[in-house]
Order: sequence, then structure tokens, then C-alpha cells
Amino acid sequence: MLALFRVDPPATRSREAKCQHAGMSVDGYRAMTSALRDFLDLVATAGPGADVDALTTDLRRWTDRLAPHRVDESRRVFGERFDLPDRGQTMTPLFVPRLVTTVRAEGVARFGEYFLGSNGAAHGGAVPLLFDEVLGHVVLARGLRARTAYLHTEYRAITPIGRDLTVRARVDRVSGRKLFLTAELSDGDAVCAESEALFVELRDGAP
Ligand SMILES: CCCCCCCCCCCCCCCC(=O)SCCNC(=O)CCNC(=O)[C@H](O)C(C)(C)COP(=O)(O)OP(=O)(O)OC[C@H]1O[C@@H](n2cnc3c(N)ncnc32)[C@H](O)[C@@H]1OP(=O)(O)O
Repeated sequence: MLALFRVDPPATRSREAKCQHAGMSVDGYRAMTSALRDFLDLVATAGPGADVDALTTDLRRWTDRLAPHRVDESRRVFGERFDLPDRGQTMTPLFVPRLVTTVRAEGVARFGEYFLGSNGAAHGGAVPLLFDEVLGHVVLARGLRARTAYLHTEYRAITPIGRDLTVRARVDRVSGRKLFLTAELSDGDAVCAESEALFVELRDGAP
């Protein structure tokens, strides 16, 4: 059983407030993005045959239905649900944190079929996407506004699709506005990938 430990920096609280939209249930958005993840995994694996035209029509209907609900970035929900393990987004491989502190983060990661590169291995670009997400948790736990300056990734072994993997990240060193971090993704005892990153705290007034 995973224990979910979340730090709650002030920035997070204001983010939650902006995610409140009239009539949207607390769990509704979570269910929608979860359904979307399942759908994307199936899009990647299915050969829909004759169903493709009907599916396209349905998809267009969904787009038309969502269009009137468009909001500007300051009121977005996608990726801003900090109360949810995946932040209510489908852009990154799933990361379920079990520990987040100001110096480290650890959790379970899973690359769905959507993130397949080839031959059972996750797409090489999806791996740093996960690392950026996990490192972002640590940086945000410090209450910082910071951006990734670099993120170097070493691929040690293939990252398998559809399995629970372990991901760990930690702050190695802080120097002024610079945070040097490392991260590791493993499948049991096998290390799949490692990363070294620099996050730079933004200057006051930086966009
Ligand atoms: C907690 C509760 C749970 C909640 C759950 C949280 C979930 C949370 C998930 C969010 C997950 C998303 C996390 C994604 C985070 C991004 O992906 S951010 C988007 C990608 N990154 C960018 O777009 C950054 C683009 N670049 C920039 O904006 C600017 O270059 C930077 C990085 C802000 C730096 O600009 P600057 O502030 O003007 O800094 P500058 O004065 O040039 O440099 C400062 C120092 O850094 C060094 N530096 C800067 N760039 C570099 C570089 N590339 N290489 C080496 N050194 C560098 C400089 O040499 C300088 O060093 P010193 O002289 O001080 O020793």
C-alpha cells in the first residue's frame, strides 16, 4: 500500500483554487483524464478497421462539446490538479508519488502503450519527460518558481511498457538560484535510465 506524502507549498493552494469550475464534481475531472489515458493506450494498440469512421465522428463530437468550455491558461485544469497523483493530465507517463519532500521524491511510474517506441521499449523522449515531472515535484515542494535549464538522460536498458517501475529523484546540490538534481528509473533491480538536471530559480518578475 503506497503512502502518499504531499508537501503543500503556498503556490499549490492557489493552483487548486483556480481549478474550481462551476458544476464540475471533485472526482469528475480525474475520471475524465483517467478515461483519456485508457483511450490513448488503446489508440496506440488498436487497429480499428471499419470502426475508424464512426470513431472519428465521435471524437469530433467530443471536441465540439469541449470547445465552449475553453479557458485561458490562468484557469486551466489540465496539469493543475495538484491534489491528484497525476496532476489531472495525460501528457506524461503516469507517476504516482509515494514520497515527496524538499530534497527527494520517489514513486511508481508506468509507461502505457501510448508511450511505446518500439519492440517493447518506451520512446526515448518519454523517459526525460517522466524525469522532468518527478524532479518538478521536488522543486515545487521547495516552493520555488524554477525552470529546467538542462536535463541529461542516460539510457542504461530499455524502459518496459505496461509495468510498474520505480523512480527516484533527489537534490544533490544547491548553489544560489541553481538546483542540481539527479534521478533514476528502475525496473526491479535493473536501472533503466538515469538523469542529471539543473533547475534555475526564476528571477523576480520573470515570466
Ligand atoms: C509539492 C506538492 C506536490 C505537487 C506536485 C508538483 C508537481 C509538479 C510537476 C511539475 C513538473 C513540471 C516541471 C517542468 C519544468 C520545466 O520543464 S520548465 C520548461 C523547460 N525549461 C525552460 O523552458 C527554460 C528555458 N530557459 C530559461 O527560461 C532560462 O534560460 C533559465 C533556465 C530560467 C535561466 O535563465 P536566468 O534566470 O536568466 O539565469 P542565468 O542568469 O542565465 O543563469 C543563472 C545561472 O544558471 C546557469 N545556467 C543557466 N542555464 C544553464 C544551462 N543550460 N546549463 C548550465 N548552466 C546554466 C548560469 O550559468 C548561471 O550560473 P551562475 O553564473 O549563477 O553560476
